[in-house]
Amino acid sequence: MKNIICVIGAGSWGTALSISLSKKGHEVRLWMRDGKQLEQMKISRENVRYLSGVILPENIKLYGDLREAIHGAELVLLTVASQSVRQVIHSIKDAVKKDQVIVNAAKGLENESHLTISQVIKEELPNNPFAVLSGPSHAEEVCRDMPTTLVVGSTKKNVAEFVQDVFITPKLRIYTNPDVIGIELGGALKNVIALGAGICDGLGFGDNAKAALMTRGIREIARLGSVMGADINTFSGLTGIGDLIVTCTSMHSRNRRCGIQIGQGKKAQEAIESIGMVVEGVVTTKVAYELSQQFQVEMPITTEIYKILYEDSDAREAVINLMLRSRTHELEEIVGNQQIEW
Ligand SMILES: NC(=O)c1ccc[n+]([C@@H]2O[C@H](COP(=O)([O-])OP(=O)(O)OC[C@H]3O[C@@H](n4cnc5c(N)ncnc54)[C@H](O)[C@@H]3O)[C@@H](O)[C@H]2O)c1
Ligand SMILES: O=P(O)(O)OC[C@H](O)CO
Repeated sequence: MKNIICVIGAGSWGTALSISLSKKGHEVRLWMRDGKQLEQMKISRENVRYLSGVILPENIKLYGDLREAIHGAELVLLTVASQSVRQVIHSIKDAVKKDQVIVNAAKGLENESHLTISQVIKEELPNNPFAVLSGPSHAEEVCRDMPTTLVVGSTKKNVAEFVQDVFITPKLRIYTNPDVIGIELGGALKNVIALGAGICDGLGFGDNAKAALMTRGIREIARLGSVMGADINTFSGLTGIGDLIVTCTSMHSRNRRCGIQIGQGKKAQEAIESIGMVVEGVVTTKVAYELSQQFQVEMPITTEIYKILYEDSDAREAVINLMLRSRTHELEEIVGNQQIEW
């Protein structure tokens, strides 16, 4: 099956997925807003700023005109930073046909509204088939054909299976899951914990601290997720613990690298700017913190990272605060858990 795919956003992820899709034989139209980047990429066939060292296959066509790029595409893949999704979609909503499948691959939550990206898209394009694509996946590895797994989430089985068919290759294995909100929350909230993992590394802590952070981190993600309607099982899957592991342990992760600099003593803003690519966890921390207040869910790690990023709290003090919380049973705060009998 060969399709016409429009990829919106030529950052690292849009470029890596375009390469994978084009190797499968799809006609890929890669759109970018930056005219200079477009000219440079047309000449060099390389995305020097976001994914250097990888040559784009011939069947990736580069576009600067978004309306032209989406015209006739069967699948429209969103790979811009999550805070830009609404603006980009809004600007072309009159040109999108209602049978075009919209797939979001950004991992974040909208700042002011606290909406997930599927909810944003539902507001802008309520009649289009929709799916989310997420999972443990660094662009730097996907574009080099290193084995990777992803999950496509859609409330409609036929849509999920269509998207699975479009993306699956022997190097990129795609699973399906109907739990859209669980997939989105796992993908967005792991970035908060990855910032924390980086901070731990920057402070010079060891593997014990990171294991604790990841394990307690997925717990608080699941706690918020279950209150927001997610299937708790999703958090032990690829888009939950899987993505948490890859992001907290890899030097490819922008969130972790940003955290390392903060742990080493840089101001948050300076660390964010030095990365030069989107660090989704920063806004997500704020939204997650506000959601935890709204739903009255305890999220101690998120709260401490929020204080570091937005209230200039000291990272070492944050660790002390976490270690000195009032003692508790490991399992008792999971929502829906049976009362523990001793
Ligand atoms: N890089 C990865 O390995 C990876 C993997 C999985 C998911 N993601 C997710 O994909 C999303 C994009 O990440 P990335 O790594 O490609 O980021 P990036 O910083 O490499 O690129 C972001 C892209 O978004 C574009 N963009 C931002 N605002 C825009 C706007 N208003 N209009 C048009 N274009 C705009 C930028 O020009 C750039 O091309 C993020 O949500 C990220 O979490 C990234
Ligand atoms: O580089 P990061 O931290 O945005 O993480 C990239 C992907 O989300 C990992 O799955």
